[in-house]
Amino acid sequence: MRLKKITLHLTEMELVQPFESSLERVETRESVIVEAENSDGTVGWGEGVAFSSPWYTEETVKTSLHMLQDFLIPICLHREYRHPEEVHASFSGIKRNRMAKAAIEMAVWDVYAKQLNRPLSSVLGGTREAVEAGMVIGLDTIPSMLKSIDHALAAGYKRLKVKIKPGYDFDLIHEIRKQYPYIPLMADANSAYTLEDADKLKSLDDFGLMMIEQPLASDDIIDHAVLQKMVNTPICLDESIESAEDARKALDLGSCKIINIKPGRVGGLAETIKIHDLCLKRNIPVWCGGMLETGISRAHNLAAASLPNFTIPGDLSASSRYWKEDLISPEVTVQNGLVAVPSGAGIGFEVDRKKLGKYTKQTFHASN
Ligand SMILES: O=C(O)CCC(=O)c1ccccc1C(=O)O
Ligand SMILES: [Mg+2]
Repeated sequence: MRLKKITLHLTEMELVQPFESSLERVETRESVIVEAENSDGTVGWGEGVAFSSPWYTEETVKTSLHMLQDFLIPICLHREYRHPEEVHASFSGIKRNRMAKAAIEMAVWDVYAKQLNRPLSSVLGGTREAVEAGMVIGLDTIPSMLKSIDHALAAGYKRLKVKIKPGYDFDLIHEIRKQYPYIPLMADANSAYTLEDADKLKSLDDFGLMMIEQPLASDDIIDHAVLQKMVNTPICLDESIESAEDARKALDLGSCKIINIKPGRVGGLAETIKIHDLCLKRNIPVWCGGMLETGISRAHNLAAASLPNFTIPGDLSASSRYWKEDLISPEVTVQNGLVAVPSGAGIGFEVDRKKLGKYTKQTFHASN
């Protein structure tokens, strides 16, 4: 592969309803959509999942654009890649900025799979034809959150995740469990607690949660190891795991029993496979997280989630969960609690150029 032209589309889309976590309330979502055209005319798509401000990780939409325009795209445009696994390695001179790196790496995977005329899922080593859908319920009043859970269950979702934060934890889960004693349920704290809250987190053990996601600091694996020894509920790490090396260290320390892999967070699909393979070897289940993304990143997540060790339903919901209209055609839908893994070449969805144009605020071109 030799990329001859890369276009960045900066989009802005309003969520169908605001989404609140312990850290931030998101109402509109800016995204960096990467369109990579290969010398043979094949076009691949990727998406940068950094947010407009650095509340989840340090990257932002603007830092992603800067990294892509000034560092990453010039590297890609002057290279011949035999395989997409070479892309992440070609960025080795550039520290971190994994969301920016993933955006372009994923576009190269899409080009590669399209050249082979194979679905991206099978190129990655995926074995599933459909993946189980999970819904995330943002922070709101307890009655509103219960109502959202009703709707999600009626729509067939197989697993529910609720956001929690200090003061919005025990009572919330208690109320949910009163109505739904057995639904597969988990809680995501987005790093809102410290070890001083260990008793509070321990009190959640009674509710039979599948896991508690990222209870402690976003860059921590030490305190999480201490906490995991104190609580029975499995800890799942999200923010703390940015690479296969991070995962290895966390597993060696006993910081978690489950890992949430977001291809966008870990630098792309090659690193996703590495973390997946490591966890498979260590008997650690993984699942695919979401980033309030458009269908382009969702399509990549879907391909990743078709790998064998993605055994827990992820944050994979229908396009309509967050968007009035998505950028891809067809949109992602949930049927009987499942999302079908597409069988077309590459990401298996068409990018709808009319919709992409409608939501694009700015476009940047680079070519050699
Ligand atoms: O449904 C989704 O797309 C994921 C929702 C979610 O939990 C989330 C959304 C934005 C940023 C971080 C997270 C998270 O998993 O922590
Ligand atoms: Mg999370």
